[in-house]
Amino acid sequence: MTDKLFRLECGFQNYDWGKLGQESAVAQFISNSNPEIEISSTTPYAELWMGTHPTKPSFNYNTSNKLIDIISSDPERYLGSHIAKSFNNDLPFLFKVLSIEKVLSIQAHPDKNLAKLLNQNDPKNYPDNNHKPEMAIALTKFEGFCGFKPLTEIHYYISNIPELLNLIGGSESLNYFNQNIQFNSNSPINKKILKLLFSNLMNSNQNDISLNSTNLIKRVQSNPEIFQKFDPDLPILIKTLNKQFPNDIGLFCGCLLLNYCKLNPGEAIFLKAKDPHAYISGNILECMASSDNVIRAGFTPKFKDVNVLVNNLTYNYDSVENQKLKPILNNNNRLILNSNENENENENNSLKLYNPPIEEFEVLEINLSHPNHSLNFKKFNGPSILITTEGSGFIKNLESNQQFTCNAGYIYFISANLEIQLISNSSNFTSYRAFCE
Ligand SMILES: NNC(=O)[C@@H](O)[C@H](O)[C@H](O)COP(=O)(O)O
Ligand SMILES: [Zn+2]
Repeated sequence: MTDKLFRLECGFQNYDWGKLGQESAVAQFISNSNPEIEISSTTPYAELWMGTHPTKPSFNYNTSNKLIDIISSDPERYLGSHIAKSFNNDLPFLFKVLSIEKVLSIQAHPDKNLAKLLNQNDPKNYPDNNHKPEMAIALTKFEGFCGFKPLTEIHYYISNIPELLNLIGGSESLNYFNQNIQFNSNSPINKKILKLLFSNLMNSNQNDISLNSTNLIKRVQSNPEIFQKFDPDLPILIKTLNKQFPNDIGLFCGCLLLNYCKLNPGEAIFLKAKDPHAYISGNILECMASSDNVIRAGFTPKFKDVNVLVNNLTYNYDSVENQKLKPILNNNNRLILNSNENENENENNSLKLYNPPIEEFEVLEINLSHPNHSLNFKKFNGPSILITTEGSGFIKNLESNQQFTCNAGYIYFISANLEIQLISNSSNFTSYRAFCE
C-alpha cells in the first residue's frame, strides 16, 4: 500500500504561448524535479499539471503508479470519506503552474450543465463533463483580461473609437446603448445590451476585422491619448498583442471590452464559470475544478466556438479591483497545529489562504522566512497537493516520521487526515498547498 505522503512526477503542456526553454518556470520546475528531462531552448513550456485529470495525469515519482490508481485503491485513505463520497472517489481539483510568454485565448469555461452538453456533443473539444471555475495566483508580475469592463468605460470606448463602433453594429448600436443602458445598476437590460454588442463584434467577418484592426493600430499610433483614459499602458498592449496575433478579434473584445488586470506577486483573481478572460503574461499558479473544458473565441490557433461563447457568458461587468481575490493572512488556528519557533521568528513566517467561493479547492501559500523554522499542520479533512516554488526544506510525515526533501519544483501528494511538518533549511522557503476539505 502506498504511503499517505509521497512525491509526484507531473506532466506538462507545450502550448504555443508558453515561455521558451529555461525562461519558463515550468521548465525550471520539471528539470529541477527530474534532471533526466531534456529542456529544449526553442520549445515553449506552458503548463505543469498536478492532479488526476486524464489529459495529463500525475504519477507516483518512485513507483510510477498513476495517482488516480493509488487513490482508487483506497479512496477513503487518500481522499478522506467526505471528499471521496462528494467527488466520486477522485481528486476534486487540478493544480497547475503556467508560464506565459504570449496571450492565451479569449475564453470562458462552462458551468456543470453546459459542460455535460458540450462533452456529449463534442467530446473531442470538450474532454470531460465538469465545470472549470479557476483561480490564478501571481508568482511574478502578471497581466490578464478578466471580466467585462465597467459600463462607463465600455461607453467611452464605443463612443470614441470608430473601429470598435463599426464592428459592434455602428451608430444604431450606440443609440440602442445610450437609450437603454442603466449605469450604476445590475439591471438585466444591461447584460442584454452587452450581449448584443458582443455578439455583433464576435460575428464580424474577417475582412471587416482586418480593415478595422489596421485602422485601430493607426489610431493608436496617431492618437494614443484616446486609449489612455483609464490605463496609460493600453496603447502598448494593443500594439504588442497585434504583433502576436495580427488583425485578431481579440484586439477589440479583449483590449476594449474586458478589464486589463495587472497583478503583483501574491495577488490573485478568481474566474467563475462563464466569465470571459485571457491571460497575457507572467508566471502563475492556477487551481481549478478538475476539468480541461475551454470555450475559445480569439487570440488562438485552436478550435474556436464563438456562438457557444457568445451565448453562454455571464455578461457581468465590474472594476478590476473587484475581480481580485484577497487572501486571508496568517489565519493559523484552522490549519496549523503549532510552530516550533519562538515568537519573533513567527512574525517573519507568513501564511496566505486563497479561498474562492467554491467547494473544490483552496490554496495556502506557506513562507518560512529563515532556515530551521518549522510549521506543523493539522490533519486536513481532504487531499492536498503541495509544490515548492522557492528555497529548500523538508516535508515530514508526522505519523511515520519519514522526511523528504523539498526543492523548487518538487511536488507531493498529502493524503487526508495526515499531520505533516514543513521545515526550512534556506531563507524564503516557499510552498503552495492546494487542498479540499
Ligand atoms: N485561464 N487558463 C486556463 O483556463 C488554463 O487552465 C487552460 O489550460 C488554458 O487557458 C489553455 O489555453 P489555450 O486554450 O491554449 O489558449
Ligand atoms: Zn481559463
